[in-house]
Amino acid sequence: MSQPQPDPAKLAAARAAVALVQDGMKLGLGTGSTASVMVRELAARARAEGLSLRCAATSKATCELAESLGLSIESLDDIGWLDMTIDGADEVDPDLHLVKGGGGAHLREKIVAAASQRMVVIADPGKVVEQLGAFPLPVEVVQFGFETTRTLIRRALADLALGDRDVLHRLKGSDPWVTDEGNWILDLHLGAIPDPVALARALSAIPGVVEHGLFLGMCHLAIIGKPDGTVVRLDRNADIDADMLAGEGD
Ligand SMILES: O=C(CO)[C@H](O)[C@H](O)COP(=O)(O)O
Repeated sequence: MSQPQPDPAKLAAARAAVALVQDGMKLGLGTGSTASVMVRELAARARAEGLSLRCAATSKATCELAESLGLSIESLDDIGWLDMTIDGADEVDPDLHLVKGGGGAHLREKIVAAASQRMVVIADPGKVVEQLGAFPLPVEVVQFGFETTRTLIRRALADLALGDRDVLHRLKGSDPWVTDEGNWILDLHLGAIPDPVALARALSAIPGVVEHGLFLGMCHLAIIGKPDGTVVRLDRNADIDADMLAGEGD
């Protein structure tokens, strides 16, 4: 069955990231719609050029897609240290801090990114923000003591003057949304995250929290695709063009 044409901005970002791949590389493959476009582009390039690649996937969905396209997926521990991970993001700020986990894969995504020499993020202009937090922050939590963990998260938010925000259990239909690791997700509707470092520290200190979707200091390069097929590369602390900010560049 033929695939629908990918969004041109996502395609541009994906192609630019795949152009960074070299023969023999060990790669981490992200999750989400932008990462899926990248996996398709990568598979096509690997096939056309006979590239020898070793890949680890950040989700079961990405693993299935990559294998269906002929890419060989191995466990992260079998591959070891990766040269580069290419992944999407829900928000990218000027310091290249990220919110991730809209697709619920941020736990594996963070482990894979941490095992990579470089994390390259690919996104469309709608993901570029001045301040993180408009996108609900995903927090993966264990099922045991779920309400206790939610209460502890609410207390931590109040301590950071982020009280009275919705902390919503992510559902699939009427059932809890279950991650690849068998955990549940709370989405924190914060509106703005003035101090991502303090929030990350507070969330990580809560016992039932497995991992939150703040990726701080992990992304080395963000490639923002534009609808006209061009890309903008953002290094840390680069000035973000006003046109790139969320909502204006779509
Ligand atoms: O973090 C992620 C999944 O956990 C994705 O990278 C993020 O949600 C972006 O997805 P998309 O490219 O579909 O907008």
